[in-house]
Amino acid sequence: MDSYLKLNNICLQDSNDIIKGRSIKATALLKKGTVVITSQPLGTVALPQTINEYCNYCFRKQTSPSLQRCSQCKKAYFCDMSCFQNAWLSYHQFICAKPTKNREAADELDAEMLEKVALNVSRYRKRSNKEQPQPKDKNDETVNVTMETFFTLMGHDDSQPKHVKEKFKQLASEVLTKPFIQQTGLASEELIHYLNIFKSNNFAIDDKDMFAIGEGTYPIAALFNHSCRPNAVVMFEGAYASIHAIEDIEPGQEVTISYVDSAHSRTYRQKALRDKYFFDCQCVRCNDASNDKNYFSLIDTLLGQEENDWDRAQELLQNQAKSDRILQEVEEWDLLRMCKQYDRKSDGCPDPTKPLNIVNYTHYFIQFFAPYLLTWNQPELHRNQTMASTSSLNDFDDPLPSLAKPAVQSTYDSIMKTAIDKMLSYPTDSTNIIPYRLTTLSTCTRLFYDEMANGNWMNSVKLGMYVLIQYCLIYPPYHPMLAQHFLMLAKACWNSIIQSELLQNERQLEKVYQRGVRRWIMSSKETIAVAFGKSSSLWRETLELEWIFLREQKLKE
Ligand SMILES: C[S@@+](CC[C@H](N)C(=O)[O-])C[C@H]1O[C@@H](n2cnc3c(N)ncnc32)[C@H](O)[C@@H]1O
Repeated sequence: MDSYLKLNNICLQDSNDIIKGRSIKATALLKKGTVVITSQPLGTVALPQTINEYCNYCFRKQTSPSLQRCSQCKKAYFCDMSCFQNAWLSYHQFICAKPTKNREAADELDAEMLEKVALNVSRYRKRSNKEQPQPKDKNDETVNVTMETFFTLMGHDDSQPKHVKEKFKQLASEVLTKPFIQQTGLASEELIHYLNIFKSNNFAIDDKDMFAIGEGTYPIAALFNHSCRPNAVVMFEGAYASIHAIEDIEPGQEVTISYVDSAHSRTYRQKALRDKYFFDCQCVRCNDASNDKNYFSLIDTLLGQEENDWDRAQELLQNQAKSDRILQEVEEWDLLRMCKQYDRKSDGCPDPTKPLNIVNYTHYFIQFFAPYLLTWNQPELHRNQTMASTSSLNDFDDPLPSLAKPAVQSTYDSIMKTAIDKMLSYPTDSTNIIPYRLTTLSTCTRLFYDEMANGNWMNSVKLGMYVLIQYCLIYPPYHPMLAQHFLMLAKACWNSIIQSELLQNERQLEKVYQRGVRRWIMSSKETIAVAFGKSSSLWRETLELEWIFLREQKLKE
């Protein structure tokens, strides 16, 4: 394992903390966008809700021709004969059966994962007396590397609550009734230990839209520790995982990923991390601001702690009255007038004596965040839009940060700090909807998707701009959630142009949307290249959108 990590410019260091265990550190500069390491699955299971949309073996989405269902179990779907045969040889011949009656869905997944991993452990042990080849290059994760890494993972076996211990014991004994598991020679204690490992090491497998479609045991990816402000992310291409750096990571610096969505309150995140991973998070966002420079901890001051459980946010989502109030605000939102008021060259600033509403909040703070946040270290991208290229969008049509109003500092830290201080300087009024709270974000995110689904593109652009500010606060600048949101905003703006043409709206408004498409395509290119990589389908989708947009613009000239 050490030699494989070394080939990837990282190493494993003991933290001398029994709970924390080991940490992955960079041994060379890992520039943002670098694939730090790839990780092979030792076992994967498909989620029941998407079982007929993604291949059970390679986890790719098949649209045409549709997936083929296993005629025996009628439960698993495969791309084609090749995926079916691979799955059959690897695991499906053993587990091709109906689900066990009276078992909860989560337990069913744990049992299936346990059976697959047990099969792989047994195969590995049978041949491990033969010489194991050493990794030859950075992508050569040998079976030896995967298996030996798996055996070192932490299970926190003794810390599990009693009901979990009992459940795992029961699951292991049920799995042990199957002859093919008995043949592995694995004892009940070992199977229970694997179940414990799954709990604090497994990953949700996401599709390209970041929706969970499965779960997987990825021993190499499981070596990375958590931070609520991570410098790397886990990305999936089918069933394969890879860790992408989303910031430049200096030699000696720890490489971290986030185990929970950063768009949860601090209380929620800390509880989830304690319950599932048994540690108290001490990251920059969770530590109280002991010095002025740590603005990260202020993010949670803005988001609010009242939502200590996501379920409460869900409840608020159901709150129709709040939803209706926001939608009314969105309907009355005059995008053109607000764009003029908050033009980058005039110093639009909401009245400092009044609480912020969603509209003012969005127009004022979008100037801080987009696109400066992404390009603060690339001033060349801020040239004026005088020589538009016909093959790609090259420039943001914004003044240099130093010329912009409000004055946007040219470092990422000062942009963030200035914006957060400014947000906190406005008075709050309990009768008003506080724009920066998580509850408002939850409602607006849902409305954003609803308005897109209903084809109300102009409303979705406004809501999407608001959501963008919240994402800029919550996620690091090259996070996949931001990357994907930029692309959605570009599409929403484009559809608004078409809609405004149909409605024969003002030409000026069309220009606002055109500028939006340009800006969001550029921002999505910047972020998708880093977060998803240039071989991803999302990158191809963005290039295609850019190409069509430029062609349409030319035709209109
Ligand atoms: C997926 S493993 C990460 C690798 C682990 N450090 C190891 O040595 O195998 C998850 C476990 O690592 C530890 N861990 C991860 N991130 C941590 C953090 N930020 N602070 C303390 N412990 C952490 C916890 O024990 C957690 O259950």
